[in-house]
Amino acid sequence: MGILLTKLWRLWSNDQQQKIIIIGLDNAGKTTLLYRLLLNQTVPTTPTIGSNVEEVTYKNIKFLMWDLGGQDSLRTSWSTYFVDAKAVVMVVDSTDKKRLHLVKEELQQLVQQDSVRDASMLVYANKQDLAGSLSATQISEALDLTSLKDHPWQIQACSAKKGEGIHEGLDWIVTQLISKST
Ligand SMILES: Nc1nc2c(ncn2[C@@H]2O[C@H](COP(=O)(O)OP(=O)(O)OP(=O)(O)O)[C@@H](O)[C@H]2O)c(=O)[nH]1
Ligand SMILES: [Mg+2]
Repeated sequence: MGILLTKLWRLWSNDQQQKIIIIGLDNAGKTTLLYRLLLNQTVPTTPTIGSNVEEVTYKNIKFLMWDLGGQDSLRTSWSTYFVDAKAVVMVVDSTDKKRLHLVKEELQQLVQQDSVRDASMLVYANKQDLAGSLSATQISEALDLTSLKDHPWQIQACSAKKGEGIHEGLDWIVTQLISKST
């Protein structure tokens, strides 16, 4: 068997869940994204206080997905969830231009955390279905993603509401898991 297939097979036959943390400012669309992945539908949401956690199976890999509340007062507790995370997913409301500097600050704090040293970073430029949303390239520039040297990162345009672009982001995480598995 080729080495890639061997690694994929190990991931498939691994009963251990792959932990993913979903963060981002309040109203970014994290909970919408989680339930889009789990149920393939748009669910009505209310602001998350604490977290939602669900097992999502994608391409035969079991992911344990933690969706954390994004309100200001809840962000300080994000780091308590990071241990053993294989990937951190940052969801950005691409229409929320005024708060992109806050997202950048959160991202800069995040990458300094020791507990996410080995985690891959996926940024979803969400709400692409809305008029006036910034493109993935514009979000990437605003967040200065190219300065992230110590983590593999990727930005993906998506609409959690419409279910567009979501799987492309997860595919990148799967590729990361395959390349890191031994
Ligand atoms: N148009 C549009 N609306 C979206 C999209 N994703 C989420 N929303 C809406 O944005 C609002 C907030 O979504 P949530 O998923 O609750 O946001 P959250 O990031 O979980 O917010 P907190 O739990 O407060 O951190 C809801 O009204 C969603 O329907 C999207 O892709 N497009
Ligand atoms: Mg939420």
